[in-house]
Amino acid sequence: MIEINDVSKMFGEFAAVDNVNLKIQDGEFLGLLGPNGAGKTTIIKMLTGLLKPTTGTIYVDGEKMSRNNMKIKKRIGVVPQYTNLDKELTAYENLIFAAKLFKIKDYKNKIEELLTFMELEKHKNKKAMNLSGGMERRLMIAKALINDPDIIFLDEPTVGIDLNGRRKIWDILKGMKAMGKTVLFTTHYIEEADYLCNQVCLINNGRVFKKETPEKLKNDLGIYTVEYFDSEMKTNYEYFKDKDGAEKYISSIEYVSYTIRKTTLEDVFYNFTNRKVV
Ligand SMILES: Nc1ncnc2c1ncn2[C@@H]1O[C@H](COP(=O)(O)OP(=O)(O)OP(=O)(O)O)[C@@H](O)[C@H]1O
Repeated sequence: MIEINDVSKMFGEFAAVDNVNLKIQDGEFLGLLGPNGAGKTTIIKMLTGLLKPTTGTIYVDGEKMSRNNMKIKKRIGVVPQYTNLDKELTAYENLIFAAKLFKIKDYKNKIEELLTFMELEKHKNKKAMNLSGGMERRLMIAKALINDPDIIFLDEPTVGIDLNGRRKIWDILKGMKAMGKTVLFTTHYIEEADYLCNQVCLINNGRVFKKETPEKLKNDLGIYTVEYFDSEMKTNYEYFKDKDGAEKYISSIEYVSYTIRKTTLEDVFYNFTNRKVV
């Protein structure tokens, strides 16, 4: 289990992460969802020992996380937001380099297995600089998995990738979930968090203000949303437990236009923060 206890990160006077408390169970598949600047990357950097919390402590199975805690670091795989590949080396060579760093003996089999999992076999002899954005990201994921970690952190694994490429990454993430790994990833794609995660953390202004299953977050707010545009040129949102309630409501008010639709995580986020994720 990962425990984040009263963790804050200050940059000067500014709290990028503000007194976060979180427990992440083994095998959990957790999405950190929040707009740009919410503090997601800073949380990941502290979880992976790259940044030291200003206050508070992070424990992994009771061990305190720190920059030098190799025992924990060997158990985690990290896919950072920006490339960590050697652009001059081929995909295969990048993985050999990573395997040697971890002193993996039977690395050839491991690399073949990862290349198959990432659908990169046909591209293994291409230099990293010649891979598409999606392939590059999949190679970064392969690199993070080289030492078979049981905890994986991914910072915006699908940002800037086209839909087809994102779908491939979703399958890889689902594969990790099926293997029972603990996966924590950041995203500002709402539908991605909704589709993939069994738990979602909503983050705004450095604060985690909810951690729940996507279903419970939406049910608690009301499964149907009435979105209507009023005569003052303003869009309003009201939430209801059933469609009947939504229809009764719309027949009782004045509007210019309206729609009744299923509530999304974006609605949940907006309801709490008055701010959109994207
Ligand atoms: N080294 C730093 N020095 C000063 N401010 C920083 C530093 N790193 C991050 N910040 C600030 O902390 C806040 C949180 O940044 P962070 O990168 O964690 O957000 P994020 O949710 O990951 O956003 P994005 O989706 O844009 O990556 C931002 O306001 C950012 O400008």
